[in-house]
Amino acid sequence: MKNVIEVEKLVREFKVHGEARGSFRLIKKLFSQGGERKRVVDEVSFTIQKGEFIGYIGPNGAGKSTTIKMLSGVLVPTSGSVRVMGLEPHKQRKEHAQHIGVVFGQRTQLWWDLPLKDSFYLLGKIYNIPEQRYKENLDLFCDILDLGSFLHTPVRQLSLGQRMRGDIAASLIHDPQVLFLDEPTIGLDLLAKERIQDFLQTINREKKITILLTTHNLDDIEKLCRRVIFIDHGKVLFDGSSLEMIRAFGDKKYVVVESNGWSPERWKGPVPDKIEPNELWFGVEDDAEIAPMIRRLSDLLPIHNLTVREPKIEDIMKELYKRTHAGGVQSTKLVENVV
Ligand SMILES: Nc1ncnc2c1ncn2[C@@H]1O[C@H](COP(=O)(O)OP(=O)(O)OP(=O)(O)O)[C@@H](O)[C@H]1O
Repeated sequence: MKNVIEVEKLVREFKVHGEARGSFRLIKKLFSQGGERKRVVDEVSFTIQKGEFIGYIGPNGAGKSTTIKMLSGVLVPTSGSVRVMGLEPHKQRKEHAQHIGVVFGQRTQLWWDLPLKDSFYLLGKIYNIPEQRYKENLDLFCDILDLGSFLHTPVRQLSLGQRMRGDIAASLIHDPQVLFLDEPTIGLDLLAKERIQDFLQTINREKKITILLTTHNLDDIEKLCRRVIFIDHGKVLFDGSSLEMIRAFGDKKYVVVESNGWSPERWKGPVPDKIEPNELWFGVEDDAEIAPMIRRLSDLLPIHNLTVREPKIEDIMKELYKRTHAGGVQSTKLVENVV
């Protein structure tokens, strides 16, 4: 199969300025030649084949968005190489833009004051899409993403879920072969999230669009991505099957309690797996252990709030990494150069 994306020892550094002091400090900062260089993407390498749906995951500040910005041509790499459909994104921007769609969950590419339909129309003109193809795509997206009821509403009046559906449709109006999605489900309720997940699954399967998705939602990964690439501190720590990643952690869930009556010195109950500000996380291996754990904790602690949660992606990765190094996971393709 053909590689659609090829990334080789990709590096991006940013200049970080120290705190300038005294008057005119903003101007001093602007013209200062000094400053340390901070490497936020550190020799990242991977290849992605046509039709793959990849989860690009990692903790906050890991370098995910910066990688996507280099893949989409918004940022120039410090060193290394990146090719998408054989093109160098930052050098062949115009041609590259015809092949890719990009959605940054926190921002919109739609015209804020115009009705959604007018944004689609303008994008159709910008990309020079033949009328028939434009109409077919719009009909298809309206149908699967159910845009009909707010197509004539100004973008500023849309809910987050409606705006995100609009943004995803806009990113695909010119039939790109590669789609970069940076947290498209952030802040969405369950129903809106599911609708977007279903849509992405459909276009990946039926149009064979290659998709690279960053997310903090384990649910997105489980439902959509066969393969995950995990980065932390700018380095790839894991590149392999998402199922394997999730299995490696088992079906562990957490009973999470909020309590201010807990002190480690006096505690006689089960050992928390994780202690966060105001939260204690107690892992259970099996759903049947949840109720007894809740009973035990409520006998021992004044509880303000209690939830049952799935592990965060970061927790899964930490566990996987620990087990791999203890020899527990055999077949994971863990990138060995980083500890
Ligand atoms: N223009 C910039 N100048 C300086 N530092 C930057 C710049 N853009 C990003 N960074 C830093 O690079 C690091 C990686 O940022 P990036 O946005 O790529 O992380 P991320 O993995 O997408 O995080 P999140 O999950 O929180 O969105 C962060 O420490 C961030 O502060």
